[in-house]
Amino acid sequence: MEKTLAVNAGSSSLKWQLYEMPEETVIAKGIFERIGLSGSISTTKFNNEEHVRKQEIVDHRQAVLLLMDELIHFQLIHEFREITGIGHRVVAGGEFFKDSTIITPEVLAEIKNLSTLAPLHNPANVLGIEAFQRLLPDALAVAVFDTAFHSTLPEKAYRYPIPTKYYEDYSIRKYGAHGTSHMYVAQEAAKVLGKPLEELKIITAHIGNGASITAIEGGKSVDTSMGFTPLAGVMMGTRAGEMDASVIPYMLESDPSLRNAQDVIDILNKESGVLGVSELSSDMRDLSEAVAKGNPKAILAYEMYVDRLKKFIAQYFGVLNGADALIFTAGVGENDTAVRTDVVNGLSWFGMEIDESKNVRGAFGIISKPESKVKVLVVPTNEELVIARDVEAAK
Ligand SMILES: Nc1ncnc2c1ncn2[C@@H]1O[C@H](COP(=O)(O)OP(=O)(O)O)[C@@H](O)[C@H]1O
Ligand SMILES: CC(=O)OP(=O)(O)O
Ligand SMILES: [Mg+2]
Repeated sequence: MEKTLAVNAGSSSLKWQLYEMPEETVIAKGIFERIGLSGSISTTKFNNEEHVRKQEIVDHRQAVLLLMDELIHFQLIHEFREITGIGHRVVAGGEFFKDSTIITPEVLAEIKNLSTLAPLHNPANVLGIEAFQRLLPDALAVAVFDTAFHSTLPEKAYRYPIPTKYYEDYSIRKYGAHGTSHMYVAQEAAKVLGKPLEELKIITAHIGNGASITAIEGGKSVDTSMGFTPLAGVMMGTRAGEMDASVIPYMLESDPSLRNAQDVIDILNKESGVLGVSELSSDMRDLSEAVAKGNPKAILAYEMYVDRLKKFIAQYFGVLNGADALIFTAGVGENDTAVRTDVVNGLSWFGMEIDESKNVRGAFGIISKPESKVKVLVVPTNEELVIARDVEAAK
């Protein structure tokens, strides 16, 4: 029996799913959260059982060791070599990787090189890849890039209006992210809508801790809100999203605690967004609780969050000159019914309205009113399945 492990190493988490391939049967799945922070926690699910363990996890390498221990302990595998394929999510592939690729020493070196394009993600992806190379040296290892799906962006969308040499000599351009997710939910939505993806114009809203909006025409990404790095676009859990670039040198000049540009970028990546404005939490569950209690900073953070989502979605109605469907996915998109209502009903002019009887947690499929010109859908994402399929395709 061929087993494939799909690994999604985030900045502070590691999500995984173990599959029997090519059947695509999920044997087990889990997540390590708060890696390198206090209160690390691991959750493993199989056969309708859920095992939660609290233990300190200092880095991704330790998470990988614990994961392999768990697979043996729960008898999900009997020896490591049962895992013949392993797929790794890698956020930034730059202009170098336009498709998934087998990981060779050269590929790994290039992924390390591309860390400036995803400073919160690529270093964690590399730690995951290296840890598994030590434990599963004979398994086929494949890198699946967030940026690959966006390699179809037209130049007018991916170029920044800055002097050409910065693109030609330094590769400064929009790369986007969350591509496997945008692609997967668009494909699934086409099935629900009963139309070929090639005939549809779709706006996908992947809103999790990181968040991005994509305009998809005929199954191809034509614009997306993340940029050179995953800092751009909408407001996120801890990331600022779009703002005037002049703020960066001005912050540096005015706040003596900031030493260099990297310090400023760290603030924009890790201490901004919902966390920065609410001064409370980056997590929408905490934010909603505080909003319900009338906390003014939380209310402002929520209003800004919805406002930025609306603006980017509206932009993409413009890019596509109208759309057939808007899709919500990822942690917030799949679970937060209030965000969905406020975004969609705040864009009712575009021809869509929420059907509140369908807008429930765990919803799947169409949640707009039947008369809505633009269909609104919730489609749970499954980046791990796309990763496992790409490992299978590389065999
Ligand atoms: N029930 C829920 N209601 C509202 N938001 C939720 C819920 N569950 C998860 N979230 C949000 O989803 C986020 C995580 O989304 P996820 O897609 O897993 O992100 P990432 O892959 O970036 O870690 C959390 O930070 C939280 O804001
Ligand atoms: C690219 C990115 O932002 O990923 P995540 O949402 O997993 O942090
Ligand atoms: Mg994610």
